[in-house]
Amino acid sequence: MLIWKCRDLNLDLTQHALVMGILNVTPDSFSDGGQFALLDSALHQAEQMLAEGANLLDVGGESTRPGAEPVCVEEELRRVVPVVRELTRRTKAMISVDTTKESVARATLAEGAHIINDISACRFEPAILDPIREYRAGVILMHMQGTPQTMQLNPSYSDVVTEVRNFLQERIQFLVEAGIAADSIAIDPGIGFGKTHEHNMILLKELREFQKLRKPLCLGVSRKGFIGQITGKPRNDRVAGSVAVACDALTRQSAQIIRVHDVAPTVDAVRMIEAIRLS
Ligand SMILES: Cn1cnc2c(O)nc(N)nc21
Repeated sequence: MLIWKCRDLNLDLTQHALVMGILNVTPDSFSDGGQFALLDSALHQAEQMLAEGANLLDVGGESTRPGAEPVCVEEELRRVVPVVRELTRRTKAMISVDTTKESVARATLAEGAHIINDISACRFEPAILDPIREYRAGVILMHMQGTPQTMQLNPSYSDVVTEVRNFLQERIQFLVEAGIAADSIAIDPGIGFGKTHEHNMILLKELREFQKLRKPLCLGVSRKGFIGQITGKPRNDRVAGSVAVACDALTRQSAQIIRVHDVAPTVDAVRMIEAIRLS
């Protein structure tokens, strides 16, 4: 059994994956060209992804693409809190918030968010654990070597799979010792976050290794650079490549949360794979 507890939700991920729709409310988000910075366009995009079958949405106010400029907490709050508030008011959507800041986590959980997706695995602001604990929120711990500003300068590992897995194991232990419920924690290898092309490919090939941690695994590969390197396609033409990687991970039952821009094709792929598996 693989249960993920996120506030009042008990999600059984033993046989079913979740499709997480990406909702960037950032002017420089690498794939949306920042058109979702406005509240109404963000809500329109959210409703579109929910209509396409997204199980949850990941709302982010600070771009995490390589070299992105950091965003101050006031600006990040201005961007994400109104979106979470309106989504909670208008929909029954399960909401994840992509942030590393304690005050953004607290404010969005207070508005009804269910999950904190922290690309720093709660290292940048350890106080983020307080609202996560208080609201019994779900939390996604992602591996990143360095910061979005430095991570792609010279990624290096002696054994990338072992080091990423050990890092995630250590972070799980740290959170449990800090009073976070073990079954509210999900993990993520952080594809593209301080990894060369080879590191990304090895992590994907050996993804089953992370099952040893017995936690839901989130995988975010949608439209990322390594897909372009292999297919030769530009960012806005990487749906097939992204879905193929998702299918590979799902078929090996190595990922339970798939974080994507293109919800409809991913939902179809998940449904087909699970229909075959459960037939
Ligand atoms: C915010 N963000 C961008 N890429 C991501 C990934 O691969 N995983 C997670 N958890 N968050 C991501």
